[in-house]
Amino acid sequence: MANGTFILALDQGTTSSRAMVFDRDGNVRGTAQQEFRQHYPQPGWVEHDPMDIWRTQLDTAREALRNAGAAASDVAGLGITNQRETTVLWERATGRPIAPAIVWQDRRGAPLCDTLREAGHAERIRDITGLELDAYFSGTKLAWLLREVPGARQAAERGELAFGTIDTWLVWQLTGGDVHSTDASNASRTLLYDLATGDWSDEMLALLDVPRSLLPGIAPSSGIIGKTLPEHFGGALPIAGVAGDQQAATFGQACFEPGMAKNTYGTGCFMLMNVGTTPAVSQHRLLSTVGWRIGERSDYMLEGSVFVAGAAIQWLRDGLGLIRRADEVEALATSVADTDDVFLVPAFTGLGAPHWDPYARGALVGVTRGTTRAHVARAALESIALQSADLLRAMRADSPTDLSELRVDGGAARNDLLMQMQADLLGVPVVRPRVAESTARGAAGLAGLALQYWSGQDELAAQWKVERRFEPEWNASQRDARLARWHQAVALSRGWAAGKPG
Ligand SMILES: Nc1ncnc2c1ncn2[C@@H]1O[C@H](COP(=O)(O)OP(=O)(O)O)[C@@H](O)[C@H]1O
Ligand SMILES: O=P(O)(O)OC[C@H](O)CO
Repeated sequence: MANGTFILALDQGTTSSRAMVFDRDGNVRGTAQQEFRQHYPQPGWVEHDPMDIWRTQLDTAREALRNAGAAASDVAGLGITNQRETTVLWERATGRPIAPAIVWQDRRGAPLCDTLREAGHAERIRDITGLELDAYFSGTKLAWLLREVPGARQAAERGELAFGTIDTWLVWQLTGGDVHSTDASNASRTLLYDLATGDWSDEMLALLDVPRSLLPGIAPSSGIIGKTLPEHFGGALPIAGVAGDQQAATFGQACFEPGMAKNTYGTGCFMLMNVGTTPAVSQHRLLSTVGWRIGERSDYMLEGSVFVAGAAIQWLRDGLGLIRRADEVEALATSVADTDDVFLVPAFTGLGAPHWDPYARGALVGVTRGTTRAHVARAALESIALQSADLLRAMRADSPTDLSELRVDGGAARNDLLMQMQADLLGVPVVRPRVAESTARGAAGLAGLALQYWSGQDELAAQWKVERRFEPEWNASQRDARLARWHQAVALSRGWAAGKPG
């Protein structure tokens, strides 16, 4: 059994860096969180300063340890989980980024996607990578950096640069440039990874014109890949687990068997279903992705990504001024019995799965003289559940195993009304766990297994406890009628920015 009383989890998210200290029973013993700046230099562009990411992550890790009253010698090791797809390119010699990080939400890779699509590559790309040809993933962001940053291509050809997603960037910094490594779950989001071979795809590298010398090695998600420099935490800590945040949340929710699924309700919604040890082929435009690799074994997932979920509630607050705090939406939405046939389609940045329509835009339909702010608030909340219901329908159609419940987490999963709406629209119980921090819990779990701090996945599954279960109260015809009406509203939002129906 590992030395040390605690496991440290680093959770590097889109808007904040978080750190959490877990004990052997899976309880949280110390936490810290810091937001950092978002940069929007042009419409459709989203950037982070990689040094902000590193500094806030290091600060929060130290603060969480202090809050737990833990010294480095009390910590068995650490796990990392991260916002996925976000792309960093830096100099190997100095560790200096050569450009801002291009964030997953950034659309600047779209023209390259269009060119590849017009050249007929979309299907082949889906076959190799399991992904849609979309600017969301790292590949076209990296291609953009190599093309647009002066000197980048030449430096890359000389082997002087390193590419990484945020996990790789943090590992590089934590180890003082000693380790250049990613894990299979993060690699599977780059558009450069071959799901069938479990390695970088030469065909994709050629298609996107990316030199192989830029790429990190691909390690299992659970395993010791290096040690932190002693000065970071007052002692060298083994880095023993790495996974993308949505995969880590699925692990933290103990979705270890095929057919088990979780949905995270944050800024967006990310629903992942375990499909077992063979990648699924989606017929409904879901993503096929690595969940985690432990030893030689990879578990694969089907994923549906919705870009605007909790962000619709932020829009009620910041854009419309209907509420002052996100949690006020529940009381306001509960003050009416239904939306009075009003629907909000929050396609503010286009639509993700299963539509993948970058030209869709938000639509508020069914408004009458009787519509109040409460109806709009309720419609916004319901839009989160409706989009998730579309994902689950697609998953059920794609997957041979049906699911018996949906496990939930993320900031908006605290909303009881939303969770009841979700159960009603799915016809499946919605289950909220006691430890809400599934993402950090997953990173800690992956690290703790490698360190033999925990005995196995069974022990982690036994630690997972239900806080509340929401049972469906609607019958199938109520569900179908509501979804049919919603699809009418979605159709109105399609293709809007392109000036034509989608
Ligand atoms: N009670 C609530 N009801 C609905 N949405 C909420 C509630 N509390 C927070 N949210 C939404 O949840 C999101 C924050 O959740 P979080 O998991 O921290 O997101 P992220 O990790 O994407 O930053 C915000 O978009 C916020 O509007
Ligand atoms: O940082 P989050 O929690 O919004 O997650 C972002 C996802 O990893 C993007 O794919």
